Amino acid sequence: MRYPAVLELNYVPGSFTYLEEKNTPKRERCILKEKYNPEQDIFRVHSTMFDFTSSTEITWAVVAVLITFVVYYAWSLVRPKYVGQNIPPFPAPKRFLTGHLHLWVPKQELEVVRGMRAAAGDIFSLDFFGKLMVIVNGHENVKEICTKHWNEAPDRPVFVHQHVLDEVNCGVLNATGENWKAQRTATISIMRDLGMGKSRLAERIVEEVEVFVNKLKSFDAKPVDFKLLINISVSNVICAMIIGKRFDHSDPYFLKLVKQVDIAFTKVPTLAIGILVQFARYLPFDVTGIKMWVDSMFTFRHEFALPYIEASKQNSLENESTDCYIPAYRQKMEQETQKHATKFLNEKNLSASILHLFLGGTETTSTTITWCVLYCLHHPEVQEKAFKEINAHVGVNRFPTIADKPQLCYVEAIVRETQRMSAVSALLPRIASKDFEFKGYTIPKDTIILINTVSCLQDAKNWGDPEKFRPERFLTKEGTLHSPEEFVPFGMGKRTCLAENLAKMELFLFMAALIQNFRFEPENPEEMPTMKGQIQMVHAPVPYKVKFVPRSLE
Ligand code: HEM
Repeated sequence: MRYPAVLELNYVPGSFTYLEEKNTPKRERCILKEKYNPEQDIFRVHSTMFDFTSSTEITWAVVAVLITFVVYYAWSLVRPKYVGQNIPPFPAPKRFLTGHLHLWVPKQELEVVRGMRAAAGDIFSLDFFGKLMVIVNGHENVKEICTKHWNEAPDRPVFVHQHVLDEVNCGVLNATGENWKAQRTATISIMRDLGMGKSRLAERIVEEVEVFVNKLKSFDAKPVDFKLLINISVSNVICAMIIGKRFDHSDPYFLKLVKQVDIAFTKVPTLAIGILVQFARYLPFDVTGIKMWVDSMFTFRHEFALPYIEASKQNSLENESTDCYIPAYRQKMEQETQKHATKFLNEKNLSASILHLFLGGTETTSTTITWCVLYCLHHPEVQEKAFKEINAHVGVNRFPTIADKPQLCYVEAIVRETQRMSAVSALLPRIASKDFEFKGYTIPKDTIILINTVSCLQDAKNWGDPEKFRPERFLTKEGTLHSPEEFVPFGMGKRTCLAENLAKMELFLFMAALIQNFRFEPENPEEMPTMKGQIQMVHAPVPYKVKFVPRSLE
């Protein structure tokens, strides 16, 4: 039973101690509202009394306790755990609960980071719903976090899709600890055996380049957005590596697959949402794009990775050639079993790694090529100089090969300058595995760390005129190639790109063939496409059209 009542108590100001109760014993009272009357020095208490024998009241009491626990638990999840610690400074005041989310979404992350760095210095903090993110800028700091502090922040944080797809600690990109070591060692070893960085794989790339160039010729110099075409071509290079076959450019199955990988990149929610605001996946109507993003990866797994693993399993390993990733990985699984070693190599990791090789190997490469054509479009003199170099050393009657690379230094310098300017993999995420000290600050365990490679690739103190597209900066006086230490498009430390050699080969072969075969011209010379980028999973140019005018017509 409940007895509404008003109690009058004497009250000592400042102490909140009730001296006297006129009506009921204190233990039966639940205070709802209190008001102090200074004139009478009386504290009026509106209270409710419970009869604790009533089952309804017991239910309510239990509900109240449960609600208290839920609220406390929710608060403990979002409450800033860094308070009182010597963390790097905030660049701006944070808002209640959402922290700095309003500064990050939906603006351009790279510009936001640049502005914040100017306000708060090279190492600064951001708060998202009470969770801490520290952004590290400047070559020396980046180098230190990737090498000296490797043990304290070795892994990438868990993205929302890994929970949904049940892929936490799976596949070479997302694995952690010993599992990551096993996946990385196996994948590098297989790729080496397949000829990564060597002529065998280079020949397959040249075959793909040839198909791509002929496809572009078929447009008869009409303006074209070639992003999908280049995606198909570089996806075919990865397919050759993973399943040992390529697909026709018009194959509907393959087109769907390429589209899924494209969605996985272009529809990616901002890093902050993907990592820090994981509850966003429960919001209705897919407001953040997370559901579409996760769906694309699910489709890829079920329509490509799993069926090809199943198909490979139909063959016994003795009969199957291991000249592609899936059977070669299965063979390593078998070796682990025979050695009774810890079973890190398994089908779940294999399926995830297939997706990661596609994710890591397609959009990064194709986006760099779209940037490179865009820069050349804005700099016709660079195109001409490169064409002359190719004409002098290779001619126009055969495609450039990897053996021509030492003679085509200017072409390679264009590729490097593109990678420097475009910073395709701009922000590299890590998570602190323990509390550690970094440059006089405390980085608490579980802090998300964003490594800003743009700050290495484009700092004026390292490059002088970083905003200028100037391939010559990668050439010595003698015309040979050199790379400053700050040139880190593939990352730094133990977690760097595991296919750097393959990527370099692809970029060189595609660009050399494009410059050899075409002059790039704008759709409308009065209105050149913007060189501003947009950050998705990678930093990509805004879609644009270009005319590929065959040099053979000149
Ligand atoms: C222009 C092309 C490419 C660029 C700019 C690029 C850049 C990068 C960067 C910056 C990282 C992360 C480093 C870090 O977190 O510290 C990375 C990791 C990775 N890349 Fe690449 N990459 C390219 C091509 C490729 C290709 C062709 C493949 C596969 C065939 C690939 C597969 C991977 C994988 C699997 C990882 C994760 C490695 C690990 O966590 O151990 N990438 N890449």
